[in-house]
Amino acid sequence: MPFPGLFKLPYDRCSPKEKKGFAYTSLVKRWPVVLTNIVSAVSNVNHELHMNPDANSEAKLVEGKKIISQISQMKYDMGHNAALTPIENDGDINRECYNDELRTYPDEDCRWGTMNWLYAECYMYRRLRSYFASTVHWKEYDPFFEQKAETYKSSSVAIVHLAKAMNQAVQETDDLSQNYEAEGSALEIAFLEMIQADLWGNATDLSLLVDLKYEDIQKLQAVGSAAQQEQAKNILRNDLPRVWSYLKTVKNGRVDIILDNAGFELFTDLILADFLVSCTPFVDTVVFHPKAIPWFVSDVLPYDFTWAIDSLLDSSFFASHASTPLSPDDLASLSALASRWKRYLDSGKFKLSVPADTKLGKATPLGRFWTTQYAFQDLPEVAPGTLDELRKSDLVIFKGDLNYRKLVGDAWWPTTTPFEEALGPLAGKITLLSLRTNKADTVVGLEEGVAERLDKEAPDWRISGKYAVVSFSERRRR
Ligand SMILES: O=P(O)(O)OC[C@H]1O[C@](O)(CO)[C@@H](O)[C@@H]1O
Repeated sequence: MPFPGLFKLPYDRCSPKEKKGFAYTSLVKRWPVVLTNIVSAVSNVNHELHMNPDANSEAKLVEGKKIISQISQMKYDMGHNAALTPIENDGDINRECYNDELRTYPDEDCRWGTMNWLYAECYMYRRLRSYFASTVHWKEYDPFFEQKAETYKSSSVAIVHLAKAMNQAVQETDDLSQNYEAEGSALEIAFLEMIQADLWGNATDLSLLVDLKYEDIQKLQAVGSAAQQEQAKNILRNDLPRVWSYLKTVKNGRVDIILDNAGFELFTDLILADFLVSCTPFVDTVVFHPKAIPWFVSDVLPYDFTWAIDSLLDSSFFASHASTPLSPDDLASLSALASRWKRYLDSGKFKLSVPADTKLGKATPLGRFWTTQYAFQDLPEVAPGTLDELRKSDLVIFKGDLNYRKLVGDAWWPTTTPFEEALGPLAGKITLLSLRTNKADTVVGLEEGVAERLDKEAPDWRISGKYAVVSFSERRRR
């Protein structure tokens, strides 16, 4: 094993061996659908090639058919509890780490039905990538791009709403920041609204849209924390007050966002980043970390990032999906927003952690770690360079469920385990915030009795995406 110092979890990782767990549901219901959808995406391209051939069509068609048969084989293997096999050399990053770990398991533990869920799910996406990476004509093909684009296009109502709210906040920055240090200040209320929009963006819950007009925020202030609490009632652990207290100690700092999904969630990440940079004195730079290969269907790739911003400048982009066409005023708001984001990218206030034109599967060292199978507890051991880079940041925000699973090792911790304890060797190394809507079994940091109550009231609370945990951990400076 190349990394003998990996964190020893005190509890088992989730695995499909437990038939009642979500890992099992993933194996028997979710993954087959993911694979079938890719087969259908590749078949559609093949069909197109057939109908409109060009010089490369024949070779690409042949490769496409091979990819379809490899994916079908993987699906068959899953259904028949076959053993996971080493990933073949495809010239892409992060192959050895999967194969090295695979070798450490006894035969009975490395089958689709017995392997720990975190490894198996990451392996599935890395293995899928290898089918495309090994070709000539499909190397840059993202089988999930159409799905990501569809969800983005269908979110135009929320996108326009947030764009207008954000533009308004930028115009009213002076009002917003009056007495910002006072408890319950307009800036604090606006921050809490913004960050919750970003949190629920992970569930693509469009029902919690914010209004950031100074006038509206004053109304919110009038009803005080009750309104905030109402909005936050499904957040089972809520460290946002601690985050706000901490942020107030930061001046012209740097925030990093370990991204999750493209489309609407990425848009809410950009909105939060815009708010922090444009409306607060705390943050000057936001660094966005995308994935290096198509990952968990909808995760952000470098291309998705640039494309999301450019699309806002294309007046016809939402036209095919909007039930009512966007008005000139809507389009002007989107254009003002995207132009500001482009200026921020040019000036370095917004940064992508890897070059925007990074090819799939070829990320620089800083872009590699997020598509390995490692839990983030092992970040200090397996990716010290990435950790050093994150230590330059004042706050590292981890978005979404998979990032949360990796932070706590996807293990069956008792639900009252302190978040810091579950972070293992990562605790205290960086200041971090996890914004997660619950879509998997693992969860920590809850008060005594919460899990038991929810087991009765809403038995699917761990996986439905309707509940969330917001977990903060501060760096220890020695
Ligand atoms: O996009 P997110 O929030 O990381 O969620 C991805 C989620 O998909 C699932 O893996 C299911 O396959 C989750 O349970 C997982 O963690």
